Amino acid sequence: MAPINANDINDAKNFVPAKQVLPEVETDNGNGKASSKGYSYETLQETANFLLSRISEIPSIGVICGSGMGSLAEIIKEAVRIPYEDIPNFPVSTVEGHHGQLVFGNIGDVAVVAMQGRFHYYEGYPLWKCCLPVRVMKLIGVKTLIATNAAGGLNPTYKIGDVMIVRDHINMMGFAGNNPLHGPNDERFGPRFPPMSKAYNYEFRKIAKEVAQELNMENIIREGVYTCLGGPNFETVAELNMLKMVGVDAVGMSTVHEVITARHCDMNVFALSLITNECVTSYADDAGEANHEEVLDVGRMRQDILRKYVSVLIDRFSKIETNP
Ligand SMILES: O=P(O)(O)O[C@@H]1C[C@H](O)[C@@H](CO)O1
Ligand code: HPA
Repeated sequence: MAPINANDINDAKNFVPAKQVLPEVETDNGNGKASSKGYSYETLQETANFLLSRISEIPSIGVICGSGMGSLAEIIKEAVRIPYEDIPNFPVSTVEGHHGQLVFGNIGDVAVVAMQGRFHYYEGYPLWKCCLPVRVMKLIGVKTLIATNAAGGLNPTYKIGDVMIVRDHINMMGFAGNNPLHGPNDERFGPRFPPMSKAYNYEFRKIAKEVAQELNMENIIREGVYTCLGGPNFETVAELNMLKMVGVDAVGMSTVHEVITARHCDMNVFALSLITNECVTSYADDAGEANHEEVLDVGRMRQDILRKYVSVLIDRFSKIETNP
């Protein structure tokens, strides 16, 4: 290495750093329709208008199907299926177990729309884009969001195949500043500082517990706290033990940002986690390892009961007037 001389030191002293420019984050549309922080209200209205032109009844309830839970959308009657790639401004699904289409139609007497396939941060989508369908649902008239997900059970009393009603969440990604509402706020969607203390509708949770009893599901129904991590790797033992200490019952890679987006635009929210695996909290040699195949298998194993449960919930939720 060349020795440092006095001129180098003077050069260093005289060095004027270039004006610091913050990176334009999340610009990925290439067609001038997105700001650096998301699509404009007008652009999403365009998407909503496209969908409204394809359907005959406005859905009041929107369902997001979790990993391995896409068959929930198969109970929809008179279904109109619209692949994501046909929808202006929509992302596409890239994860196994997520079909990639919107399904409009009826469950019982209730007009619904289901996302058969959701978008995850680890697929490379910024959080605002993962949640774009929630805003589109709002713009087409959806009042209630039911988000479902597959999750690892961290609460030691949970078993594989249990169904957890989400009472609350911990926004771990938000602690690091990653939030779907990051960036300029458009008041037409909602306020700059939305409250989250009543994120998961109390009436819906009460009904969900009653319905679980009616359907003899009380031995598999739980209620607890969900957290979302960015993924795509499953968690380390130390990470899981930390989450356990702060009160997390189930761990996943979705839902939290969708719920924040839905509450921001004043939708009522209900969420369910299907416990697809036990989180590994010990270093024992015989402790298993999480894997996506198991997640999908448990989704299939529970598909009948979940279809029944969700269809009764949709019927009951549609019959009540509720505010969060
Ligand atoms: O879409 P969800 O949250 O149900 O999917 C979970 C989290 C990961 O995407 C995947 C891991 O198996 O399942
Ligand atoms: N961790 C994170 N996400 C998950 C898990 C898990 O154990 N199971 C299903 N989705």
